[in-house]
Amino acid sequence: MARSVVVTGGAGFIGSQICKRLASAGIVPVAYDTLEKGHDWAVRWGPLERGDIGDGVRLAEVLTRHKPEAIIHLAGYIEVGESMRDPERYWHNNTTKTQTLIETAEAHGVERFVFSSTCAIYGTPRTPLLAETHGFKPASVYGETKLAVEQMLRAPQRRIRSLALRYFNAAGADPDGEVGEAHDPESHLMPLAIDAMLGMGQPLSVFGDDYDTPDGTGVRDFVHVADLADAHARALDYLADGGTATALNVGSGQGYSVRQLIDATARIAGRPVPHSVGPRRPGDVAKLVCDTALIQRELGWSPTLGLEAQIEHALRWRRQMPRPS
Ligand SMILES: NC(=O)c1ccc[n+]([C@@H]2O[C@H](COP(=O)([O-])OP(=O)(O)OC[C@H]3O[C@@H](n4cnc5c(N)ncnc54)[C@H](O)[C@@H]3O)[C@@H](O)[C@H]2O)c1
Ligand SMILES: O=c1ccn([C@@H]2O[C@H](COP(=O)(O)OP(=O)(O)O[C@H]3O[C@H](CO)[C@H](O)[C@H](O)[C@H]3O)[C@@H](O)[C@H]2O)c(=O)[nH]1
Repeated sequence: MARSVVVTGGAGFIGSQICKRLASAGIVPVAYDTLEKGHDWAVRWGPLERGDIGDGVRLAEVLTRHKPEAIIHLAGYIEVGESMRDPERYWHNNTTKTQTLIETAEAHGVERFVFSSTCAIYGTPRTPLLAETHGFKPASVYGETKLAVEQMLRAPQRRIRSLALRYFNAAGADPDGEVGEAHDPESHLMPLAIDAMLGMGQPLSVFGDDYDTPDGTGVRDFVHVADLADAHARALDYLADGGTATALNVGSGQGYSVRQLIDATARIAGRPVPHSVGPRRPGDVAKLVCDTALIQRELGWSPTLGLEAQIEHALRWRRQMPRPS
């Protein structure tokens, strides 16, 4: 039987890129997704199994049919701002339903589990770069829901072996232009800046310019979605080879401010990004930049595509991506 891996959230931005990466390694990626936020057109490299991670019966059916060697779990809600306005939805979808997924996976003998965690679990950094050993004090409900899942996975009774990948800000699009970010509504900085520049969206609102950063706007660490996908392929091998780390950061190690991103987008596209400064967004922190030493050591992973390639790929994608009419 062919090797297979279930990718929850496999019809989403990052999940679809992971499916492509797994297929290139000869693994059948089974996308398990409600399609509430994802798209059937993004499932191109393996079967789509429509279902909710909170539905144990449907999950059991899919695990019995495909007998995956591992699960990569991305399904969830992803917006920091929304999690502050509607915390219960986030706790339910991201944490409660993940418990069903983990228990069903264990009951079906799945041995390995890679979880999409986030640098949002650290809270306000006490050091310039965030290492895995930094303490946890999430500034948002979104971050809290992810931290709770990490703790669930590390509980002593767990049989499944897991690795949490704490992504910084996923950016860019498939370098071949086959899939990319298509959230509706979009909330992320890079696609919103590009849409504003293309005249396909509202002028960008900069969420605060009074942070304690060099230009006053928030600083983030952008990691190309194809590099991120590659980290997951390595994580599967790492777990299969007996790797013992339980959580690794995935970022570039470089911080860029909102203003720097606006300027870089305008420079690359040759057109200005219409924008204005608005209030801070609840749940945001000033600066999140990754210490990449541990993932380099454990997975031999380092980023290959920087900010310029991220903007170029995202720009090409947003010019031609399917949009609701
Ligand atoms: N985008 C980032 O910068 C970033 C950073 C850190 C962590 N993450 C995490 O990575 C994961 C994927 O993010 P993304 O940007 O690809 O988001 P996305 O919204 O594009 O993909 C998430 C997918 O999960 C599906 N989904 C949601 N709830 C589900 C459920 N209960 N059952 C089945 N499917 C469900 C959605 O339909 C969607 O296709 C998320 O867990 C997110 O928290 C993302
Ligand atoms: O219209 C906007 C959107 C964003 N920003 C700013 O741009 C930066 C990045 O914001 P995003 O919404 O693009 O990304 P977040 O850092 O809030 O969150 C993303 O990365 C996190 C990790 O940092 C998460 O895990 C989360 O899932 C993912 O959405 C922040 O300073 C934010 O305030 C704006 O100024 N205007």
